[in-house]
Amino acid sequence: MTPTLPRRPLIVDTTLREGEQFAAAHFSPEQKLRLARALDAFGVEYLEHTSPVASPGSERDLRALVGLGLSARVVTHVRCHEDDVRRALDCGADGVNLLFGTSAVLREASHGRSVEGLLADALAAIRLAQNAGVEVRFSCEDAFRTETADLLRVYTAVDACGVDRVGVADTVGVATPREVERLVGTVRAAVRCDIEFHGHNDGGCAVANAAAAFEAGATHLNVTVLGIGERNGIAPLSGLIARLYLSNPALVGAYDLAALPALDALVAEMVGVNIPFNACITGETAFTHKAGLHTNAVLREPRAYEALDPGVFGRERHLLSGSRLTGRHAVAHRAAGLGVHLSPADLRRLTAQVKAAADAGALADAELDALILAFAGTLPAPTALASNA
Ligand SMILES: CC(=O)SCCNC(=O)CCNC(=O)[C@H](O)C(C)(C)COP(=O)(O)OP(=O)(O)OC[C@H]1O[C@@H](n2cnc3c(N)ncnc32)[C@H](O)[C@@H]1OP(=O)(O)O
Ligand SMILES: O=C(O)CCC(=O)C(=O)O
Ligand SMILES: [Zn+2]
Repeated sequence: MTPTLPRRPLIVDTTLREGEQFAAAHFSPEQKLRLARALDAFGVEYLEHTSPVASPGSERDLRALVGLGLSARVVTHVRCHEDDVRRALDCGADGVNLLFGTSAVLREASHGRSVEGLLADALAAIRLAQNAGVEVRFSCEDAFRTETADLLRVYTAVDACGVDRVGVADTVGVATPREVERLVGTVRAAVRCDIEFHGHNDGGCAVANAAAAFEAGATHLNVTVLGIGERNGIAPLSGLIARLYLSNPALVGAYDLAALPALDALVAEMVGVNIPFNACITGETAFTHKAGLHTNAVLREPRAYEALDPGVFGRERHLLSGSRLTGRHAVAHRAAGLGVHLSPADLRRLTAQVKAAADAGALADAELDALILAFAGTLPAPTALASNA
């Protein structure tokens, strides 16, 4: 019997919308298309682009994106404004991601509508898009600071109107995973349509919240490459992939996981930042082991200190053996790579020398190698410089 595949989330990559709201981002038309192709090749199911009403260039770029004919569905993020929806439809997008701020603070500060007022505009925009036959998502911006009764009123009304999906947005990154689980679970029980989750990282919970949303029934999760977005951004693609993979590799089996480092590097270059050192999977040191206790165990069994296999993600493991935190096993391994095989006593002496030298700062691999070879040169043959073959 074929094993049943687990329910898996669909990824809505919004680097070309939320990501463009990152302070340092400004994608040229060529960059947008290059990035879209790379994300499509990676396997994301949706690409969200900025509203075509944002600027003439935004409209031009959306049309070009639609024209690529990618496997990913191209959706555009539009206000509940009939003119905005018409323009999105005219550009040929596969869907519209409609939104309205529903919290008291956004109703007051962003658009000045009551719940009844925003719902009337939302339903008009939804029907307009539905009549054109495109996919329709309606999202409550700032859902976590919205009265639950107001939220349910809006969600049930748009669900009854037949939207494909409702969005639950943690717009200012205030939610905890438990709160996400509770709210998405409540929405799951109230609507028949799919549920999308969009979570900001102000409180450092963006990836955990996206995972919690999925566990509570969300079907679509928003990410951007590197997590770029307004303020400090949203859930990063690599972070979400790491989290889902750890829960069950089959959840992300549809994606070209080994392409993640190149994707992150591409966006980092486009927006002029480095990949954060602590980025899941793609951070420079994500698979580097340093402390002696760690390197000793990793040399025997990488899983001892690795939750993720770097090879799955196009990365390599690296052992930092030249720091003062190193241990005999790491030094012996490095020495063996140079063809130097040492007695236990000599290994202790060499390790002590490495630690003493590294007290002034970790030795680079080349410096460590030089020290090992110099040490070996002091030893009587045949211990030193045995054949490396
Ligand atoms: C949390 C998020 O990230 S939401 C997505 C944010 N994305 C963007 O803002 C896209 C880029 N934005 C833009 O290019 C511009 O803001 C535009 C073209 C959309 C609108 O520009 P302007 O007409 O000059 O208005 P401005 O941005 O100053 O103010 C927002 C307007 O949208 C209205 N508005 C806010 N939210 C919504 C909504 N969900 N649906 C309909 N109208 C809305 C406001 O009421 C206000 O209009 P008003 O002055 O007539 O009351
Ligand atoms: O449309 C959405 O669901 C999200 C909009 C947004 O960027 C946000 O609320 O932070
Ligand atoms: Zn956002």
